[in-house]
Amino acid sequence: MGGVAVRCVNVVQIYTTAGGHDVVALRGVDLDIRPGEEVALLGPSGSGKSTLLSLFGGVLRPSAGKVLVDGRDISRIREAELGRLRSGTVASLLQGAGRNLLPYASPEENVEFARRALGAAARRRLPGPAELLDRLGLGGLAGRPLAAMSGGERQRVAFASAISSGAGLLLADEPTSQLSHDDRDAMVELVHVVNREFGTTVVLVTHDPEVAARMPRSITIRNGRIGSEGRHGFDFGVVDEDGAVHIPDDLARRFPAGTLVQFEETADGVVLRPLDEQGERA
Ligand SMILES: Nc1ncnc2c1ncn2[C@@H]1O[C@H](COP(=O)(O)OP(=O)(O)OP(=O)(O)O)[C@@H](O)[C@H]1O
Repeated sequence: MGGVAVRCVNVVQIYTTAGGHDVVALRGVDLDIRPGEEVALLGPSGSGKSTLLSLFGGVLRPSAGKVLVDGRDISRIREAELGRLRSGTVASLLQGAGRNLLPYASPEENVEFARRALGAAARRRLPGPAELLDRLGLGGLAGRPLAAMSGGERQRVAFASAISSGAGLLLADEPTSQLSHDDRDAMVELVHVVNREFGTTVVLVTHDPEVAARMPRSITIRNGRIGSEGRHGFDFGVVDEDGAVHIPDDLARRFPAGTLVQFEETADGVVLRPLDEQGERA
C-alpha cells in the first residue's frame, strides 16, 4: 500500500462566517511529513488542527500557500482528481466512527462494504477483508455482528474499514477521545500496526498528551501556526519564515508579552536574557 508525503508551504486558511466576518484559522504553516511518518497534531481548541486535516484530506483548498499531498498541489488540481485523492489516497477516521458502521453486519462485511467502489485491479492488489483483519490483529472479531461489540471494538473495525481501500495517508481526528484507557491503547497500537504493515503515513489529532507521547513526532499548533515539535520525548521550538520562535509555555510565563530580551551567542548556543525597564539586564 505504501505511505505518501504531505507538504505545506506558507499555508493560510481564512473562513468567512455567515455574518460576513473573516476568521483566520491558519496563518502561514510550513510543514513536511515524509512518507510513512506517524505524526500527532496537538494544540488548544480552535488552534487550527481540524482545518489542517481538512486541507490534507482535500476537503478544503487553502486560501493562500500550497498543500501538496503525494506531490499533488490540492489548490490547483481539478475537482475530479481531488475526488480521486479523497477516495483513494486519503482515509479519514472521525471521532466515534464506529457508530457509522453497519450494526448487524460482521467486521468482514463492513470492510467489504467500505471496499465497494474499488476496481478489479485494486481488489487484486489489496488484502481482502479476512486477511486485512488478520494482519491488523483483529481476526478474533471476525463473524461477530457489530451490534454485539463494545465501542472500542467497533472503533477498531471502523479503522480497518477506513484503510481497506489502500490509502497512503490516514487522517484521524481524535480517534481515541471517547474510549476507555484500554481501548485507547489498543487504538494507538493499531495505528502502529497499520504503519508497520503497510507503510501508511498517519496524521492523528489528539488532545491526549499520552497518545501524542506514543507517536514518534508530535506537532503543536498554536493560533494557526506551528508552535513546537516533539520528537522521541524531547520538545523543540520551530523557527518560522520570519525568524520567530514560539517560547514554550513554562518559559513564556516568566517572559510576559512585551518583555525586552537580549540574545547572546555563547560557545554552547544562544542565551535569551530579559532586560528591565531601564534596558539593563534583569
Ligand atoms: N466553517 C468555519 N467557518 C468559520 N470559522 C471556522 C470554521 N471552521 C473552523 N473555524 C474557526 O477556525 C479556527 C480553527 O478551527 P479548527 O476547528 O481548525 O480548530 P481545532 O484546533 O481543530 O479546534 P478543536 O480542538 O476545538 O476541534 C477557529 O477559530 C474556528 O472557530
